[in-house]
Amino acid sequence: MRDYKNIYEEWLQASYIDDDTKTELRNLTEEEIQDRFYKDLAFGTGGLRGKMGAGTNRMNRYTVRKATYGAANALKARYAGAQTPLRAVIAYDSRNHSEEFATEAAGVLAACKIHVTLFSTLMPTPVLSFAVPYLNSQMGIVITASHNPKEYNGYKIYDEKGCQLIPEKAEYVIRYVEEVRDQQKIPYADYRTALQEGRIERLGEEVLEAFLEAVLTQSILQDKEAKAALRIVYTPLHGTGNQPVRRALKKAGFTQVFVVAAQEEPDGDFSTVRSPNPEERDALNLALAQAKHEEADLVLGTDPDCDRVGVGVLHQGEYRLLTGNQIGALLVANVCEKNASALSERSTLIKTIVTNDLGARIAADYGLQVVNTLTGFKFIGDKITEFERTGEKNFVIGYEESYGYLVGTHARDKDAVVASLLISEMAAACKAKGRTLVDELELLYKKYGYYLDALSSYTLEGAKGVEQIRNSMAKLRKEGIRAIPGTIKMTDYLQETEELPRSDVLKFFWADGSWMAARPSGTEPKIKFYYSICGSSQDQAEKRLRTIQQQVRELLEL
Ligand SMILES: O=P(O)(O)OC[C@H]1O[C@H](O)[C@H](O)[C@@H](O)[C@@H]1O
Repeated sequence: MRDYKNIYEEWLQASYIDDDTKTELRNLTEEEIQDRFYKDLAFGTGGLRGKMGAGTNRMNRYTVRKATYGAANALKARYAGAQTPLRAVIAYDSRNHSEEFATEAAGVLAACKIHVTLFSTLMPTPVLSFAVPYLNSQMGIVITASHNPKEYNGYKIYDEKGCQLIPEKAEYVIRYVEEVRDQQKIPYADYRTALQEGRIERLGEEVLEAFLEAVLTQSILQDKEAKAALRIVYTPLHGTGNQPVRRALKKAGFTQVFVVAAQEEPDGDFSTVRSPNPEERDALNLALAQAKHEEADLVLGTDPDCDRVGVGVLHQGEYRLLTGNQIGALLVANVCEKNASALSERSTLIKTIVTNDLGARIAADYGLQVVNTLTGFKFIGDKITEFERTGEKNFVIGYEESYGYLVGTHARDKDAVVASLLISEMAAACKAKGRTLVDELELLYKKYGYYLDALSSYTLEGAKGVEQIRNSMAKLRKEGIRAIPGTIKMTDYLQETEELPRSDVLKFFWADGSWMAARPSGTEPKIKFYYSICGSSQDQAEKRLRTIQQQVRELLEL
C-alpha cells in the first residue's frame, strides 16, 4: 500500500487545498484517512464514481479538476491540427455538489481554451447526450452518480456523437488523466471572469426545447382522447426528470399527470426514498400510494439523471411493477407495429447479452435484425454510430434489462424521457380498448411462450468483497455446468467470441432456451445473476427459478 499518511499530510499543508477541506481532513479517524488516501479514485471506463469527501480516493473538486485536465489534454491531442474550435457541454444532476463539480470542470476547460456550454439548471443525462452534437461540440461531461445512494457522485465523459466513451476511447483519456501528477499545475480559470468573457456560456431552455421536439417525433399514438383519459402518477425521485418528463407528456397531450409533491423538488439527500433507483421495488412506494388515491392507471418513476424509468400498472385493482425486460418487450412490439411500413431488412434492435430474449423474438417476427452487446448503454450508443457510418443497419430500438431504453437517435444513451412518453402512449392505447399493459404482456407470452426474468445481486464491499466476487466467478466457471442441474452449455465471454470484446461474464443454458448469466457489476460492489426462465406457465417458471437460485446460492455460499 502506498504511503497514504504522507499524501494526507501533503493535503493538509498544501496552499491550494481550501480551508473547509483541511478542516474535514483534520477530523478523520485513522481508518478513514487510510481509506481516503490509499489510492486515487480510479478514472475507469465509466468515468469517475465514488463517495464524496476530501481525499484522493473521493469525489471532490480536486479529483474533478484532475480528471477534467486529463480529458482536456486528450481532446486537444485528438484534435491537434484541426481548424475547428474545441467545445464541450457540461450537465449536472440534483446531487449534493453536482453543480459545484460542474463549475470546477468548466473552469479547467476554459483555462485550457475549450469553450464550455454549462447548463443553467440541472439536466437529464440524455439531454446532455443530445446537446453535444446539437451544439457542435466534441465532448460532453455529466456530473451524476445516476441511481447510486446519496453519498456518491460521478463524472461521465461523452464523445462528439453524444455517446459515453467506450473502453478504447476511455483508455486514451485515462492515459492523459494518469499523466496529471501535480495538482498545482492544473490551470484554472476564474468562473465569473470566464463567464463574462464568454469562454463559459450558460444555457438550457433552448436545448431542452429542441430535445423535447426530437423526443416528440417518436410518438406512437395520435389519439388525443385516449391520452387525455389516462391517469398518470409520476415521480422524478428528487432528480432531473421533473420538468423534461412533464413537458414531454404535456406536449404529447396527456392532461392527467399527477406528480408526487414530496419528491418533486431536487434534493441531493433523496430524503423520501431509501435508494433513488427505480430497479428497487420500494423506490416507487410514495408514487404507488398516491396512485391508489388518484386511481391512476400508470405509475412512472425516473432516476436522478433521468436515464432509467420504473413502471407500475393498475391491473385488476392492484398495481403491478413491470421489469426492464417486460417494458423492453412491450416497447419493441409497439414501436415495430407502429412503424411496420417503414421497417426494412436493415432495421435493427440492439440489446445486451444479459437482457432476455422476448424482445428479440418479437423483433425477429417483424423482420428486424438483433445485435447483442456487452452490458452498458455506451455499447448500444456506439453501435448506432457504427450503423450511421456503414449504412448497413438502421437503429429502431435499444434497451437493457436495467430499465434503460432508447427509441430514436436523438440521444446515444438511454433516455427515460422518450421512454416515459412511449410507455404512457402504450398504456393509453390499451386503456382505450379496456385493457392494460399487463394484458398486452400476457398476449405476448401466449404468442412467444412465457418468459420469467429475475435479477439477484449480492453486495460484497471492500477488498474482501472483490476477492469473494472473484472466487465466485472462478468457481462457477469451473463447476457451474456440473453443479447446476440441467445446464447443457456455458459461454465464457472471457474467451474470445466472434462478435464481442472479452468480458468477465458467464452464461449457462438449458435445453428449452432458459439461461442464467453471472457477472461482477461494473458500477457497484456487487455480483449479479440474471435469470431468463422459459416455461409453460408463470407458476411453473417461478418454481423453477426458485430452485435454480437456491442451487446457485448453495454452490457459491452466498
Ligand atoms: O451491472 P453494472 O455494470 O453495474 O451496470 C448496470 C447499468 O449501469 C449504468 O446504468 C449503465 O449506464 C448501464 O448501461 C448498465 O446496464
